[in-house]
Amino acid sequence: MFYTDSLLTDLFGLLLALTAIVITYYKWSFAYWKKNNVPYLEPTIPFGNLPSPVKPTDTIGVVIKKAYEEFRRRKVPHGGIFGLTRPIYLAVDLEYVKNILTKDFQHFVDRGVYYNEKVDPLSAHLFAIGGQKWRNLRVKLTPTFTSGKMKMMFQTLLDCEENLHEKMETLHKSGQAIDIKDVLGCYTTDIIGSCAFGLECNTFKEEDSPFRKYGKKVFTSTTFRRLQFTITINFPKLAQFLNLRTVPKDIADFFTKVVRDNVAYREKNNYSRKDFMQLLIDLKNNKLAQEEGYQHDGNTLTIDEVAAQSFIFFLAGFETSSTTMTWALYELAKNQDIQKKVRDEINTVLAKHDGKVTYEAIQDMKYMSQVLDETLRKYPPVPFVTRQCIKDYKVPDQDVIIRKGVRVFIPILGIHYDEEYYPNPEKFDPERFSHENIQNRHQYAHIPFGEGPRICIGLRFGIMQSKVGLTSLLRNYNFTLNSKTKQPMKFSVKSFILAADGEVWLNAQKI
Ligand code: HEM
Repeated sequence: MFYTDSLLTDLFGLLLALTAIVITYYKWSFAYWKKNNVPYLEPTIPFGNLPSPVKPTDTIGVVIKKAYEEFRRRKVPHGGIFGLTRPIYLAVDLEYVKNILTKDFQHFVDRGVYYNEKVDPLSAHLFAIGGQKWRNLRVKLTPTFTSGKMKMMFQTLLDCEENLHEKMETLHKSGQAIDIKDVLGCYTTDIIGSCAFGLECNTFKEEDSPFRKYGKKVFTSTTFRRLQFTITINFPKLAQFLNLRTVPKDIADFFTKVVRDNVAYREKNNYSRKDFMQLLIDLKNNKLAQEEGYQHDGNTLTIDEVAAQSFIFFLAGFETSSTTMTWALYELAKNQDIQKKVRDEINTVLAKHDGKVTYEAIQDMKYMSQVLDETLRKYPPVPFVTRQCIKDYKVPDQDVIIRKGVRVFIPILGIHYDEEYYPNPEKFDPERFSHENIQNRHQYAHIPFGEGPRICIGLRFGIMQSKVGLTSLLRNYNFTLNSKTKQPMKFSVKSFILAADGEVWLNAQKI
């Protein structure tokens, strides 16, 4: 049916009407924070306050940091922003951060990450799921990460360290600059491949090892994946309806097969190994609960759940730690005095432990812990964490209710660069993490692993593998910055985590 004599005019009219509807909807949505008495940043159509998924100019972590800084400038304890049309609450005051992550956690149990168990079972892992389901799984998985279990896996870690050592020898002999990000990516892939999947990945020797290939792919954000992410995060119901996946099919098929084959092999041959995979198999067969003597819901893990947890351990476990070590070495290369101090500590501690890298020796390296804390302050691999409000929450001392369904962002990167907590924040200074300085600061001013009941479950493992890697490298080599490294270093807009843009090239001089 035509309204005028011309189809073109009709189409134009229709387009105009649709545009008017969309703009009205945006305007109505953008009034949300004003109506709810929360100071907010002026959003723009179409992406609100978040970067465009098509051509981002900044990483989302930096955009959230800038929003935090603007609210701090306005001296307000919290603020509102928008992702497309959806309101996002930003906690600014550290007491508010503490309330959301810990004290009033029962209102914010979910992370609001999309997953679709039906089409994509691998996506239903600990990081994504929420509610009671998350609580049950967290209780089951917590014993997997105790210091006793870390100690048990230490030898597996040392075995992988040998490959790192060999690779460094070869690279050093070639006399060329070292792409340290790549070397450490292989090192942590080997470790987590071994601990989470029970396999020797050999990424140093096999350049196109599937673990390295898929590991890299999963963290590379293409325009398509950013668009898909925008849809899943903003329209989860539509994403469910469209059966959208979050894990690309080739990656999912590979990891699922690896787990199924591995579990079948171990069960058939009654073979057991000291790794995460074994702990998950024991959970599946209800053995771990009996041994640990703890209570859970009585349900064991299914094989799909075992696969999903192995997958998240792999994802969360390798890139975060390799990036942390890369940034640490980048800073140490620029700050030779600090590098020397870490090396002196390594030598002193190892001398006390018969020259051996043991679990206890690693725990004794206190200054290295400070270096890692300062690295994670300046470069938190996860620059902000999210929560989703699951029941209406009244913000203390404010006439503000955070409604059920609203997403909450905790701006880690912004907090870590706040001059009030860290004067001269660009300066790399491990002394900020001396015992005394930590005592004088708000506990939530340093949260690279998140906080509260949903804090990173792999924290101990991440620190342990980073310390072993740094020990191996720094006791044998002195690192300086190679001129091929871009300066000043920028954050990559193509990575899902806070990584360096381009390679970090270092010169390694044998000690
Ligand atoms: C330097 C290393 C690491 C950093 C900086 C890091 C950071 C984080 C952060 C910020 C979160 C979100 C916490 C929150 O929302 O409050 C998280 C969650 C998580 N991390 Fe890590 N992580 C690291 C290493 C690891 C390792 C090695 C593993 C496993 C082997 C791991 C497994 C997980 C899992 C499963 C979650 C979800 C926990 C839950 O929702 O219950 N992470 N991590």
